[in-house]
Order: sequence, then C-alpha cells, then structure tokens
Amino acid sequence: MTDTKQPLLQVNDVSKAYLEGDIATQVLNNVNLTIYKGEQLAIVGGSGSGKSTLLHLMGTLDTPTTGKVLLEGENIHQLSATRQSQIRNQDLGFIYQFHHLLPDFSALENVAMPALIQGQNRATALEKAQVLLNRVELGHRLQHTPSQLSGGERQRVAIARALINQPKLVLADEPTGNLDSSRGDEVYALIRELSLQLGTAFVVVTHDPVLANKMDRQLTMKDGYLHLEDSNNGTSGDMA
Ligand SMILES: Nc1ncnc2c1ncn2[C@@H]1O[C@H](COP(=O)(O)OP(=O)(O)OP(=O)(O)O)[C@@H](O)[C@H]1O
Repeated sequence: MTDTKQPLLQVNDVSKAYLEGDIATQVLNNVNLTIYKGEQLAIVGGSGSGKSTLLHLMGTLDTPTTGKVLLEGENIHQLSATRQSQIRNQDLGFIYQFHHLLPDFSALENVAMPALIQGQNRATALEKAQVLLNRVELGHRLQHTPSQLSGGERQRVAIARALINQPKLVLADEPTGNLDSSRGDEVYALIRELSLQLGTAFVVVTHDPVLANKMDRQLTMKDGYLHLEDSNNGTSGDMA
C-alpha cells in the first residue's frame, strides 16, 4: 500500500437488491468501503454472501439499487455507457477464474487486445504485450493459443492482459480458483509484485484465507454486509 493512502475508489452506502416479479433478493446492505491507490485488498466470505456482486458494481458491470461508487470522485454509475466502457478499458483491469481468453488468438494477441481496442497501433500494442508476457515469465510462449497453455500460464496471460493499459485498479474474481495451491501461490505472488512495481491497486475476491492473508488488507462479506474481521496490517476499526 502507498504511504500517502490516497483514495481511489469509494463505495458509499451501497445496497443491491435483485427484483424478479414480486420477489426481491437483497444481496448487499449499506456497504461502505474505500480502496486506496496501489493497495492490495482481499474480499473473503461464504458462497452467496455478495462478493462478486460487489466486485461487479465496482467495475460498472452492474448498478447499485441505492448508494454510489466513486472512482477518483466521479460517480461511475451516472456516466454514459460510452464513458463507462472507456473506464473499463483504461482505468480498470479484470481477471476471472476462467480467464476468458480468446481461444483463436495467441497469448501475445490476447494481451494486446485491450490496447488495440483503445486505439493504439498494432506494433506498439504487441510490443507492450511482449514486455508484460516477459514480466509474467511467458516470453517463451508468445505464439501459443490458450488451449496450448497450462491453467497457471493462462491465468498469467490474463494478468498481463489486465495490466496492459496500466489501469488504476484491477478487479479479480477467484483468480486462482481453478489452480492447485502452489500455482495459486505463484499467481498471488505475481499480483503482489506487479502491484508494488506498477502502483496498481488490486481487489481480489477469494475463498482462500491463506492467500487472503498475504494481501495488505482483508474484508469479509457475510449476508451482504461487509465486515472488517481482521486487517492484515494488524489494525482494526473503520473499514473506510
Ligand atoms: N441476477 C440475479 N438475480 C437474483 N439473485 C442474484 C442474481 N445474481 C446474484 N444473485 C444472488 O445474490 C447472492 C450473492 O451472489 P454473489 O455472486 O455476489 O455471491 P458470492 O459471494 O460471489 O458467491 P460465490 O462465492 O459462491 O461466488 C446470491 O445468493 C445469488 O443467488
């Protein structure tokens, strides 16, 4: 975490209910959370407690029923769809359990894709992608397609892809969920290292308490409420 603790993303009193016919499912209850520039935060909690929903709201992939999400002071859910997709491309990176790599493209092309979508020229995008793939120790697998890579390698490609536009915040949903524990450890170590080197904030949803303990801070979701059960830096109290 940076010493100065500048707020990057603020979740202000956010609640979320899904409505289907007469049935309302209350998923998040008055969640408050500040994510600081460059910090690594784990969100843990039982199945169905609302972790992914919170992550989606932070990434503009879903909207709160009440409350606000501010990215550097700007209410992201009040922006136009075009501006939101720009933010997803430029300011945010996403890593999922099942990586969502494009099967017909090489590792190099997959990593370059967000830069190409941003309008960068192909040669520059591919060069940046290569640097990042070297960084995640896949410089020898540039032309492999996802099916020619191992699970851990695919996840490292997904991390490189999430970082290519130098986002301020990476949102990761169970990024090691399909890996064995030693591969999972490697992926977390890599996230930590890249976060420190690049100043990127990471929010990682995980079921694994051991891995969550390695992040700067961890919060626990329970029945749609966010609790500060145990802060990894030894302090406790207000979770904002
Ligand atoms: N579109 C939807 N409509 C109705 N209910 C939903 C919808 N999406 C999610 N839910 C409910 O919201 C609750 C929280 O889901 P969420 O995916 O956020 O949980 P989670 O903590 O990430 O769980 P897991 O660890 O199992 O992935 C669940 O009970 C789920 O059934």
